[in-house]
Amino acid sequence: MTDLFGAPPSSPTSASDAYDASAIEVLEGLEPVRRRPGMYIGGTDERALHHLAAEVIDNAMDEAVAGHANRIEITLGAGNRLTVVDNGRGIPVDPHPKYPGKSALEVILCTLHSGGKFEGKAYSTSGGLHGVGVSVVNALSTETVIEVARDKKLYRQRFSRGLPLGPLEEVGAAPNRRGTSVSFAPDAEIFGAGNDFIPERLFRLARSKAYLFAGVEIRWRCDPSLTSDQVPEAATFQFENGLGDALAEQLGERPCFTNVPFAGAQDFPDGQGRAEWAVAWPTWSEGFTSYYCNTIPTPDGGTHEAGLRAALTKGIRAFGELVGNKRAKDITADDVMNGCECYLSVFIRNPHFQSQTKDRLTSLEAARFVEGAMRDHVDHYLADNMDRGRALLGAIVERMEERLKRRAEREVKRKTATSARKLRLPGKLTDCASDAPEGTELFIVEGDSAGGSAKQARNRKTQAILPIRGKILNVASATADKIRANQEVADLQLALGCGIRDKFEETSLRYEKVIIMTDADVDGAHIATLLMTFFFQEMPELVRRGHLFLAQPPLYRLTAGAKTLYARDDAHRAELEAKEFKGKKVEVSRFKGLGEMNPNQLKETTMDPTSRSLLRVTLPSQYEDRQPVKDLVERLMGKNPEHRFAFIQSRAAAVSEDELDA
Ligand SMILES: Nc1ncnc2c1ncn2[C@@H]1O[C@H](COP(=O)(O)OP(=O)(O)OP(=O)(O)O)[C@@H](O)[C@H]1O
Repeated sequence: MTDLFGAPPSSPTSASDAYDASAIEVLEGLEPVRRRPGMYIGGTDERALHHLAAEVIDNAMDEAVAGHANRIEITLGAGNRLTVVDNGRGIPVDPHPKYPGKSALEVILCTLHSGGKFEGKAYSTSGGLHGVGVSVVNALSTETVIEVARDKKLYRQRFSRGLPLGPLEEVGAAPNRRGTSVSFAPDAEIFGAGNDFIPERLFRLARSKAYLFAGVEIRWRCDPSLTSDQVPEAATFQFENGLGDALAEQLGERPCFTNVPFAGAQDFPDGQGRAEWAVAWPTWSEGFTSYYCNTIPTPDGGTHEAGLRAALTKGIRAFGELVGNKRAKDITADDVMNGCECYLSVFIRNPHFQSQTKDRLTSLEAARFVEGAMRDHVDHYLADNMDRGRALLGAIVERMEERLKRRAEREVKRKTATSARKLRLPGKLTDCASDAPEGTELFIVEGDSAGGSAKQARNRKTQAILPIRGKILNVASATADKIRANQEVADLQLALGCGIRDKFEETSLRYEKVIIMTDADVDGAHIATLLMTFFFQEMPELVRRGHLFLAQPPLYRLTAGAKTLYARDDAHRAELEAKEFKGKKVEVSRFKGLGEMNPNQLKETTMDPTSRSLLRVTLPSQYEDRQPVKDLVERLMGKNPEHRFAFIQSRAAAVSEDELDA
């Protein structure tokens, strides 16, 4: 009888290959957070680090929104330590009925999924819902100190990397105080040395919380060594008009199509929550939207955003009908929202988000609630003052007409694309045959020899090749004149067809994907960096809308017998040798460059969409998050070499000798 499962492909060669119960791990307590932080805070980068701050501040805000606190103090101290103090009820300190010998505080800090926000009894519309936030902060900090003032007593407990350093202690009297203080120092083992809190970012976060809830005063304190032009040592925020104040500050002196912004607030029926909004249409704007749910920023929008878009669009169309404007019925939500600047904040029970980082709201009812709450207000806003309504309608109809005109032009262009293209394209470009941009790709390759291989390896219908010579200009440290005069930069712009900076038009982009394909070595990485700097500075929208990619060519070919595999780098090579070839003798060849690969290899490993892998280059989508990226590009690529030198010095310890040799 044959064995149903077949013979094993090869027998285990060492004890470490044994796959039995001993190979199955169960992570206890907060260990999973330390082993896989990405699952809880979306990574270990700068953004993830700041997420820790948000978790703790959000807990204090939840106390305020629930009506138990009206003051929050946020202190950024030396040594990368953040302390958040509120005057709320204080984290409960009594013994937890389910965990004998442990206080509720210790359970909250050391157990995932413990909290008071599941049932909606202690909090109604809270930002917290999973009961993991502060325990994750605790797990990922070298030291966490919690102080609670409750029932006229002060309690304290210290933790390190998720474990208590001692029991909860009563440390004194607190006759005139109540609330919670959470002080923590993120663990550099997890987040990397030098990945410190950015004072500007926390300062902006602190201020935004005050806008979001008029009933709270936020106090900011900062160690003198961390202050700057934008970050004072101390500040206090309280905004009576909430989002209206945020919008007014953002608009500054800029004129708008209507002199009074559209701001308001409305409760949802049956105590289901509430929406607050502030919207304006400046005569010049890049557009700005900021959406929140239970004071948590949701940079990717979601259902509350859909409700606002629907209310505004339907309201404006209805006003158009009222004043007899026949064009108004064709207005789309994008016509209304492009160029508008808006804040929307909703408070709802039991919100659903896409993930623990809460970037997008997915609660279906939010769309209906928000649209219902705003719709009457939109109608009144437009009809109470007909001049105002007409001014806004006029501006939106104009935008709509521009959109329709562009679409008509594009249709004409596409019909004549082949003839028109030939005239305007750079000589070095080997274009693809497809007329429409959908599904097409431009490979930017380094040097003519790689260009030659790529031309043979490509799919002629959808893949175009633009070889560039050597290192392109570093646009971050060049003058505008020098950029204009540079041939490689000019060729790139011509091939893409979409214009630069504020002339950028996504609809004119001639390819769906723009793929940087350079050698898998230091020079290749340098060229890729220069190109990414170019896109970041001259066409940030191309990056933000997800069109820019990095190809992943292999560095090694590994062969044993009939089996051939490709490795990206040394670590990948070691992994393949151990796992796939299991100690067999492997013949290794190192590709010196893409030009060395034969076209079939290049196709299979790097260009063919069915077998390759690509990395998408991304940029933060939210307004507040752009500055750190700009700062980093400036530091690494900008005019001032001292910044680069300081950066290299600060990271020198992280570089291995192998890398220095390369
Ligand atoms: N500043 C505070 N004041 C009072 N109670 C607090 C405070 N911070 C935390 N808590 C209590 O600790 C619980 C756990 O907090 P944690 O941050 O772990 O999760 P959460 O806020 O419930 O949910 P999420 O994981 O979605 O943030 C909260 O539900 C609340 O009961």
